[in-house]
Amino acid sequence: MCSANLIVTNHEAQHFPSCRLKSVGLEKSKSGSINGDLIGNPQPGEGLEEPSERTLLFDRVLCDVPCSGDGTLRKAPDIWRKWNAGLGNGLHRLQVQIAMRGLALLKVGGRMVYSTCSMNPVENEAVVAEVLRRCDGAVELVDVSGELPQLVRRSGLDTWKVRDRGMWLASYKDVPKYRRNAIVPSMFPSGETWEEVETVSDVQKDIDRSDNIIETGCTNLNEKDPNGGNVVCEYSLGHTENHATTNDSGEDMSIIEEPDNHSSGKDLDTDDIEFSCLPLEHCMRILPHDQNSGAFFIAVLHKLSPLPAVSEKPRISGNRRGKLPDKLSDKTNPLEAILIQGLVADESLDLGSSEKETSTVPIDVSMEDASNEISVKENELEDAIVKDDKLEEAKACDDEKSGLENTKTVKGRLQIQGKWRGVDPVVLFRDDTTINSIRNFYGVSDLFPLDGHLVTRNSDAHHVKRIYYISRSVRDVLKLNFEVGQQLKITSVGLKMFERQTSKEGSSQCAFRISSEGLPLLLPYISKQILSASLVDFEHLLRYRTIKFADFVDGTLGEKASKLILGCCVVVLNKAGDQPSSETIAVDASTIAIGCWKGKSSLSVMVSQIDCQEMLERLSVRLGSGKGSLVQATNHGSGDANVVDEDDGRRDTKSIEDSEKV
Ligand SMILES: C[S@@+](CC[C@H](N)C(=O)[O-])C[C@H]1O[C@@H](n2cnc3c(N)ncnc32)[C@H](O)[C@@H]1O
Repeated sequence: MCSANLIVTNHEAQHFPSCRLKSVGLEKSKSGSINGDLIGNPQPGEGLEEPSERTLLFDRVLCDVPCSGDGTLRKAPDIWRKWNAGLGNGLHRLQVQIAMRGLALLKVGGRMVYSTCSMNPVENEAVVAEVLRRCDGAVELVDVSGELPQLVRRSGLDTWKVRDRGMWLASYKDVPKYRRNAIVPSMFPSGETWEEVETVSDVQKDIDRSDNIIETGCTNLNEKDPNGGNVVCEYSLGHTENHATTNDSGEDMSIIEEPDNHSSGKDLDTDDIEFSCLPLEHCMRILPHDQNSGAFFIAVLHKLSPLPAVSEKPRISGNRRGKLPDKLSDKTNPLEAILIQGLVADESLDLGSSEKETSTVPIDVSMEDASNEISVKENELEDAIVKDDKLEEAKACDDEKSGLENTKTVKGRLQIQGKWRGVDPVVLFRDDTTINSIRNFYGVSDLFPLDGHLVTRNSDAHHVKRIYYISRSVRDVLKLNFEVGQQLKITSVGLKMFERQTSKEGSSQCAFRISSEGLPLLLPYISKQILSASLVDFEHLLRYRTIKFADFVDGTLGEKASKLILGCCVVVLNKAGDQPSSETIAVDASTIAIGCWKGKSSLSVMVSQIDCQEMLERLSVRLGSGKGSLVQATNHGSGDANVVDEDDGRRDTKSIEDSEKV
């Protein structure tokens, strides 16, 4: 993307880290380096010392979730063979988790798009509905029917059935007991399950009171009354007519299919067609035959307020949503329980600002502790993996100057830079000597901030090959990430700006050349090592790649080139086309420029041959096809390179001999 304002991470989306930092009574606003726009939570008032929280929150989130992909059938015919109903059912829970995580990380007022390339309502409307239920009014489904009017779309569904093992299931109550791990209530339009008014322990307490116990939402219709009496179950759909009574032998379960029927693949005979009462019509369904496309499902969600703390608790079959259990069910996977508690705690802390305003939202301390626990557990695992090879690195990284380079003690643990296995560390580049040499060599204006804006992916400052430029926002996120113990696993960050370069002709005063990716950003701010070439000379450079100073059509250009310092330089296409180069070089967004190497007697482009050809073609389009001189670059494959790219040893320019062909 060639953007300095981009961080690429690699996480399971449902576990995307919070990067939450609580500092108590330390920070003043001027030291709060996190950009409030990006981080969301407000900084303390000027001059006041008070507790502060910083959390990485987002203005926009796109959850383009893993899905069964039936919407891509046209371009992926394989799916015809591989598809089965279980694919979507198996992804439903993960999709809900990812969407909930996205919403937890979204700022209040922000928008999140949930999308799939499937038409399966279990992966689409059912997920959106479940998210809306869990968010309990904190999130709304946006009506975007007025936007992009040319996009042909259909409304979301409000009713559907769930397919499982050859059966169509209209309601969760139709789900056989043995399938209730796989088929969950949220897959159905109502999202409802059996409503449990009284737990089994409550039932036991009540044993003396009655032989017949009313229980709504019971999880197991075959569950016997421990007292030997009857248990009356009532569905939570408000269908009070749907009563089933069990006795000791489990008889009278008229609505429960016989096992034979389950295996026979017959549809259940039920009139309980469910409808969602949520405004799911605001979802968009893009159908292939409407506008000759793939199929897509898109829902736009708007976060109105912090999520309720209970919104991400695990659904325990039979428990109605919205109730926070005293402790998680024994049946719940312990790790999953911790993870989910962590999510809840994240959102609780997100409430910090609202809490000040309204004083109504409690922060669940125990949940917060659970969140810490997960961090420790996950990191312990990580540490066990990387302990040996990273311990030395940790010792070496004790640089007092940098908030990014330091090892950090977070929650009593040593957090190690670059702890993610297989992922290079992100290190702030603070080698003043090198930075100053770059600034002086290219005449980089003070307006272009280098200090604190350069990072490398190598903790050994003496062997840095590439230097990346990062925006202020990215820097702020990186700082926060280091302060929270590098929770973000960063695979790519910033814009490659400088690359180490040597030449057979001798070393340059500056060891780093400007990379092609970084040139457009830096160009307006450099005043040295820059030349302006006429169209014909620029074209010759692209075509022949190395030109002797004396061979430039514009003699002034050759003369100026010869006076440059040995090393990297930039050649800008003269705005006036074929006019001779002027003293001042005007640069704007439309300026075309290439990085070159000024050798002893020639100028060589430091752009690959493919890129040169691409640029020639673009130039011919931009300048009009009448410019017949813009011809395809020829392949001058022989001869020694006079410039060696240290990064990968690739030859970056053509030989001096090539220039003789000009
Ligand atoms: C629909 S695709 C996204 C396509 C992407 N938006 C694009 O335009 O190329 C879903 C992606 O999610 C990835 N994925 C699967 N499980 C995931 C998880 N738990 N967390 C994050 N990504 C996941 C899949 O590998 C897949 O690449």
